[in-house]
Amino acid sequence: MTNSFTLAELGWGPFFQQQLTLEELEANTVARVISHHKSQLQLLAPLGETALHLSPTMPSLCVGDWIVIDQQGSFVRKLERMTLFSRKSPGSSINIQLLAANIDTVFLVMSLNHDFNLSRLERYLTLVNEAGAEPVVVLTKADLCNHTETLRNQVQQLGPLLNVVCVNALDSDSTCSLRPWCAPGKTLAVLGSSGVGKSSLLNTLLGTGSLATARIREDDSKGRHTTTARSLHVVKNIGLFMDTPGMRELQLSDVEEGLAVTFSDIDALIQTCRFTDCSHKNEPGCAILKALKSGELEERRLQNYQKISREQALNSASLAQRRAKDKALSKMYRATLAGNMKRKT
Ligand SMILES: Nc1nc2c(ncn2[C@@H]2O[C@H](COP(=O)(O)OP(=O)(O)OP(=O)(O)O)[C@@H](O)[C@H]2O)c(=O)[nH]1
Ligand SMILES: [Zn+2]
Repeated sequence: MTNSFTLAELGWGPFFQQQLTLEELEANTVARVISHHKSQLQLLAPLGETALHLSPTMPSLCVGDWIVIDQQGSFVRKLERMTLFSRKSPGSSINIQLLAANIDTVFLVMSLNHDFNLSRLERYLTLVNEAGAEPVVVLTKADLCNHTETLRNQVQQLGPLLNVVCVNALDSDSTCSLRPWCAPGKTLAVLGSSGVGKSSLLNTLLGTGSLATARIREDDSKGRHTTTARSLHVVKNIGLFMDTPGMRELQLSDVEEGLAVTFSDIDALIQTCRFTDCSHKNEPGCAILKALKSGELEERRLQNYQKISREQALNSASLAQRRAKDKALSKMYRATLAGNMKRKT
């Protein structure tokens, strides 16, 4: 091992500390999950890296989790998460898949040229707000754009408190403005479409090669890649970086909270419509129609809100439906099995 880290450098803080009793602290130690393999977790603690074999009695864990382990290195318990990214498992499974825990900040990267799209950004914001992490919108390729301020203002319209930063991802002076979110102990993830400059940004911020070096740990001794799964990397003096392959697809389900935060302006307007079941089409006293007319609310934003709401309702309903169907099916299996057993006796 070439590096050792303090608990604080690994992301430890009061939120986790207060979950432990003094007795627990004396008898045990804590560690952070840095990668998740088929049968084991890789953990990082101030004393170094260890593996923990998964057992069926353990709760579901994911990269970024903090766990308590005893002196023998056995699992004791999982600590409550500060933030959590999860999604419906790919395919038709009814399971919720945990993606990454305890990410503090997500850089939502969008370029100021061809990729610029406010509705897509709202989808990303919904995802990040649902997880409880802090979004920072990073608009790249500022050096190639001659109306940066106009586009920046359009993004700022999505939320007065939203962090919006324009950068040239290839220039370290320019990316300085992102430093406040890259401090030791801060866990960072980067999301955005292909080609927008995510890798360039990380290389500029973290120092060229740091990530490449970190990724080598995922190779076996023969230099073969053993995993392409999500993993957490500590970069000395800079912070923690969550590598998140597979988190790019934007299928939204169970994101009610994220929607409410991202579209809090629309939520607030709906509360003031005269009728509680207002469809915002032609009712008198409709606050949404009034805001559209006055220009306070943009038609595009409303339509995107309605689209994401429909999608989330549909996905969540089908998820609930599948859960119910699965339950009914296993009940039927059990009944059939019990019937067969009876006949045999
Ligand atoms: N001029 C300029 N070029 C940039 C900027 N950011 C990225 N690029 C260039 O855009 C191209 C794509 O950048 P990448 O960093 O590979 O993009 P990415 O988001 O990591 O792409 P994927 O790996 O496909 O997800 C590269 O040629 C970069 O040099 C920027 O701010 N300004
Ligand atoms: Zn209305």
